[in-house]
Amino acid sequence: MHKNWIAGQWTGSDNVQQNVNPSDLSDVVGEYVRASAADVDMALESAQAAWPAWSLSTPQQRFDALDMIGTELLARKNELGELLAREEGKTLPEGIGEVARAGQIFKFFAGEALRIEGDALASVRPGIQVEVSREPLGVVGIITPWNFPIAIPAWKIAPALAYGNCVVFKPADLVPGSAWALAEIISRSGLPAGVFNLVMGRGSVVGAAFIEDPRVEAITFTGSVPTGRQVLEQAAARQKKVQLELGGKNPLVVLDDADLEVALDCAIQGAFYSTGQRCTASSRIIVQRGIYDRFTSELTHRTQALRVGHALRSDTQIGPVSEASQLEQDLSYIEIGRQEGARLLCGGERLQRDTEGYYFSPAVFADVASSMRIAQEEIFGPVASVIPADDYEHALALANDTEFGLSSGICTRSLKHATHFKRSVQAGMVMVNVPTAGVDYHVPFGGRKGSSYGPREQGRYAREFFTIVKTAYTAA
Ligand SMILES: NC(=O)C1=CN([C@@H]2O[C@H](COP(=O)(O)OP(=O)(O)OC[C@H]3O[C@@H](n4cnc5c(N)ncnc54)[C@H](OP(=O)(O)O)[C@@H]3O)[C@@H](O)[C@H]2O)C=CC1
Ligand SMILES: O=C(O)CCC(=O)C(=O)O
Repeated sequence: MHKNWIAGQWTGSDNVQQNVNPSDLSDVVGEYVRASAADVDMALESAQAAWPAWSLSTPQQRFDALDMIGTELLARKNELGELLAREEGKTLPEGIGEVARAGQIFKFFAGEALRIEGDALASVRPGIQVEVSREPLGVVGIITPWNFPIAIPAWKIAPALAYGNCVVFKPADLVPGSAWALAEIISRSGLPAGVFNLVMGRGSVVGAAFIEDPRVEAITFTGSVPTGRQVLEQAAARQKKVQLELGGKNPLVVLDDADLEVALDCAIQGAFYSTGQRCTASSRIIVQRGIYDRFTSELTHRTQALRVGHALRSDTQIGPVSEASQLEQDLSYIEIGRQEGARLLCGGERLQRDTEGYYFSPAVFADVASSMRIAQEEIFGPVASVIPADDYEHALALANDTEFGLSSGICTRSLKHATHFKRSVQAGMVMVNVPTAGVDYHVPFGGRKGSSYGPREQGRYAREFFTIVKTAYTAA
């Protein structure tokens, strides 16, 4: 049985959940305890007690711990990648890639711990020196979703620790295995007891318990729009710092002058890889009319050829959907799209395989209007909506016709249109002839409009959320 890590101890309870493989429902990955409100209280108590000393820890201490965690993740990427693929349904190469990314993130923030800097300025008044420095916040609450079970925890936990904060971490209830494995590595990294705490359990119990607690200074959350908004309201009412990463309805624009091979590759990778379960997925593909018929026909052909199967099989390209309710959601949007009058070119069906799992064929809808629900609401599955555009200006207007603004992309050979699109699209990230999903680990990640709230994650921009600025005036 896998326990929670609280106050430097593995802590159990009788409340246990089974972690089940979505590729094979008869395969139980493991049993994981669920924390109670009393466990959360203990985690907060220990984090608060550990913080004064940890806030004064040296950059070398933080570097050593984070570097060791990164080294072990990289060394064990195959084993942990398999665990991740088994519990979440990503393919094995995707699982291994995600663990490696988590390792690189820890290494990056190990280096950042050595680079915490400030400013020294002359005052406008004579004989006074001004210093601007960055300090840790205190105890940070971290809540993560199921679709990146180790990379998202890594890109929140690593900067939190690098900048001298203590952590209470609640992973998604659906996929506690990778989070537990990460916590187990962290438990051996030399961090003092209480600096890092793992509290697996239901969001409605565990997450809710620490959002309102005065011992938590800041909350960083990735997940759905409704939960994120609720977290924001509760935390902001208590003047906590909040960072949200929510959904996306990311446009990929394909202009007539695009390289067709590049555009198809971007569309297939962006819309369907990781089973479309990425907030950066290209769920809206906006195609200029001159290339529309060729593009949709070739996209359909290639989508039908994708091999959907058990995440651990070497020939699988698209793993299963992560859980029953997500599969229901995907199927219901296929029905909604049909009723709205979009043309289903392929896919959208539950599939049977050798093992019982949540298999679903990637779907392409054509002739989608921007006002349709399938073009506006995040489905979070392998469902692409192709929307026709008259010209570049129309395509740009369609790209921006959404409440979201996370990622975006354009496939074109025109420097003029690529440059204009980079400047004009209302999104936090923009890709030119590159898929909208699959980002680097050392640069800022985040969106605009309904997709995000608060400072950016990742890269050195992460310090904006995980530190607070102090201005000191000293008379010489
Ligand atoms: N933008 C993104 O990156 C993601 C978007 N999604 C979207 O969200 C949908 C549902 O996914 P799901 O994982 O259920 O998303 P949720 O927003 O429900 O869950 C995200 C995290 O928040 C926790 N949580 C749930 N309720 C509360 C609460 N009241 N207070 C504090 N924390 C809470 C969850 O815990 P628990 O696991 O126990 O429910 C989980 O750890 C998907 O279909 C997709 O549309 C999902 C994942 C990522
Ligand atoms: O596309 C990526 O690399 C990251 C996606 C992501 O963070 C998410 O889906 O939550």
